[in-house]
Amino acid sequence: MAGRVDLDGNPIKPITICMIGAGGFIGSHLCEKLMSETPHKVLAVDVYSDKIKHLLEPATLAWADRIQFHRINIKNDSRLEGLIKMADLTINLAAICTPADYNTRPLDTIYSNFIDALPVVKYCSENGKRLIHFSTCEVYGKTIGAFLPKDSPLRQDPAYYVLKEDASPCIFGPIEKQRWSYACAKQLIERLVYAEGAENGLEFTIVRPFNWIGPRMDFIPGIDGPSEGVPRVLACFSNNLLRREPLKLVDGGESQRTFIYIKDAIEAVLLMIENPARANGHIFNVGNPNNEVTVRQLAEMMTQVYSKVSGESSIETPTIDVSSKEFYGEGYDDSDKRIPDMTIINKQLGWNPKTSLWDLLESTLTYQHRTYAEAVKQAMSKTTAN
Ligand SMILES: NC(=O)c1ccc[n+]([C@@H]2O[C@H](COP(=O)([O-])OP(=O)(O)OC[C@H]3O[C@@H](n4cnc5c(N)ncnc54)[C@H](O)[C@@H]3O)[C@@H](O)[C@H]2O)c1
Ligand SMILES: O=c1ccn([C@@H]2O[C@H](COP(=O)(O)OP(=O)(O)O[C@H]3OC[C@](O)(CO)[C@H]3O)[C@@H](O)[C@H]2O)c(=O)[nH]1
Repeated sequence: MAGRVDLDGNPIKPITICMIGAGGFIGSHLCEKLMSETPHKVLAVDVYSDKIKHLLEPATLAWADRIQFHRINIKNDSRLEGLIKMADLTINLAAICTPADYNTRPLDTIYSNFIDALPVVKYCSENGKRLIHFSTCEVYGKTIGAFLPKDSPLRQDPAYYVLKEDASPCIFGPIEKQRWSYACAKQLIERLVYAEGAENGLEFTIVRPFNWIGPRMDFIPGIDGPSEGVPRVLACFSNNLLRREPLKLVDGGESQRTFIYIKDAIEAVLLMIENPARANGHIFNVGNPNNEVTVRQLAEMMTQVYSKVSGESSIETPTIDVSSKEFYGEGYDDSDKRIPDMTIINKQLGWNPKTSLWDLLESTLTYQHRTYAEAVKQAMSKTTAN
């Protein structure tokens, strides 16, 4: 750890980071990275700590004096401002961010992504503290190309679908499509953070993650989460594979996504943390434009990879189609395609993603199989016995 320098060759001084939402998927990987590779301290704020338990116990761990867990719900806890004041930098990851909630719990979604983030921005601004705020690629909504006729040659032109931080519009569906409650709340908090920077000098960085995936993402329904819960696609498909049931393709699985390995994305966040002069005032897409697939292709690839890592043959009917209304309920809508433009992050931080989709699925599904296969088998045999 000694002799670490930033991108401009300056020595990196140890800092204290107030990380809100540290117990979630991204937070757990960021805490791991900060503990194992840097001298920084983390004040980890969350309502849950299961995903960072291995970093908090036992007290003999090498970094024990550099991480503290604070079980705090930021909706209603006066300790938050004190923690932000104690830190040099605040990273806000806290959010409801599973699509199944956006149309079924729109009020909770809007409160979580906008109202609950307001005090965090205010405390950082008033106390002269730097903020890295986690937004989403969903703020782009649908692509311009989605509105062109299906056979238009313009659909092949990147100008109509590549998403650029400083140029692309944010295109959401009508209000009755409550899917967009999340994207809209995230967009408004981005605008507020940006305005605090412009009017009050807040030092900020906004991160727009493009489908980061890997171990510890969400939950497996009925095992470490509610039986009726609907997590994001990686966990939905993992659950189907573990149970040897068909993977459900919503509305034909035609939507396209670019998936990035969590460990590649965390490298980008560390560069932002340690290079404030290059990161402040910027909005960064963080994704892997080379890993684009349709959801159907993702399902096919996950089926092949799972077969390889588990040693189990795939089932006869590996996928089934399901309507979005049946799967998510009324008010669901979807982003058609998400390819991040990488110009800004490349220029400012010299960062590029490395891991192919096949490789990231291989390591992630190895983890899923090792972590859950036995528990799923036991849960299924109990259900059959009853
Ligand atoms: N994972 C991705 O690909 C992705 C994509 C786009 C945006 N994001 C954004 O990144 C951030 C982190 O996402 P994630 O995938 O790690 O999600 P996650 O759900 O795993 O983590 C969020 C964490 O915030 C905590 N939290 C929520 N409300 C809280 C509150 N009121 N008080 C204290 N803690 C609270 C949750 O308990 C959870 O541990 C979110 O803001 C999300 O919108 C993630
Ligand atoms: O069983 C399933 C589950 C999902 N789908 C479809 O897969 C696409 C991706 O779904 P998911 O990863 O759950 O979420 P989104 O990419 O739509 O949205 C996320 O993007 C970033 C973030 O902000 C936070 O992670 C969140 O909003 C989608 O088309 C589903 O319909 C499926 O076919 N089968």
